[in-house]
Amino acid sequence: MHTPVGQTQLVLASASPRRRELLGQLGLAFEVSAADIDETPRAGETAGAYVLRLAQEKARTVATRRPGTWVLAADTTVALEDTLLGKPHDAAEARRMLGLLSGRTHEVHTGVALAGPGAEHATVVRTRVTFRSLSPEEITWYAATGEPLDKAGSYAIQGKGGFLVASVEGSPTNVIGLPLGETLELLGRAGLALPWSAR
Ligand SMILES: Cc1cn([C@H]2C[C@H](O)[C@@H](COP(=O)(O)OP(=O)(O)OP(=O)(O)O)O2)c(=O)[nH]c1=O
Repeated sequence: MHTPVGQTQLVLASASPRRRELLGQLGLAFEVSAADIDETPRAGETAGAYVLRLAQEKARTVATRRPGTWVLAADTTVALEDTLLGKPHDAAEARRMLGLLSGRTHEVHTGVALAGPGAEHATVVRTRVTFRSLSPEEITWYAATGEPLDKAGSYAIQGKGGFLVASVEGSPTNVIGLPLGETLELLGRAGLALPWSAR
């Protein structure tokens, strides 16, 4: 049986304006309540295990505050082989990450978790992104725009950083922080009405 999202209450556990915008594009009713958790990776943790753990922790943290609702959370990280690239602390770290990514293919991993009354659903989505070979001037200019600072891997494919990217294999919305197709699948598994079935 499907329950319309507007009646059940869906909560997005995120401070990310990108996630809010992506979920909002689907026309679903939801509230936002951010979870503040420790995002330190564990020794030897793979990118997939890391983003899944963080997405689940964010969803569970908010679910305890909001019993009776479904809570959606996500976490995104960039993996260059075994190296995880999170958000840079400053422009110098952004330049270093962009230099590592230049001319190579990396994977963007997003964990998505949906915690609700007596049940939990989760998935990890991977997108392969290949960067152009970047000149030092391009890297310095882009890092100084400030755009990399709150982005995993120091770039935003949806913004000025689009010029860095040569090709994308997989879900584009996954790179921006919320893979829409897979998120809809989780909402469907939870029995929540999808946009085309809601009245
Ligand atoms: C690679 C890439 C990342 N990003 C963003 C998506 C995520 O918001 C961010 C990774 O940080 P996250 O820690 O996944 O999320 P967040 O701290 O922004 O938000 P919250 O935990 O409250 O949900 O990087 C882009 O917007 N574009 C890109 O091309």
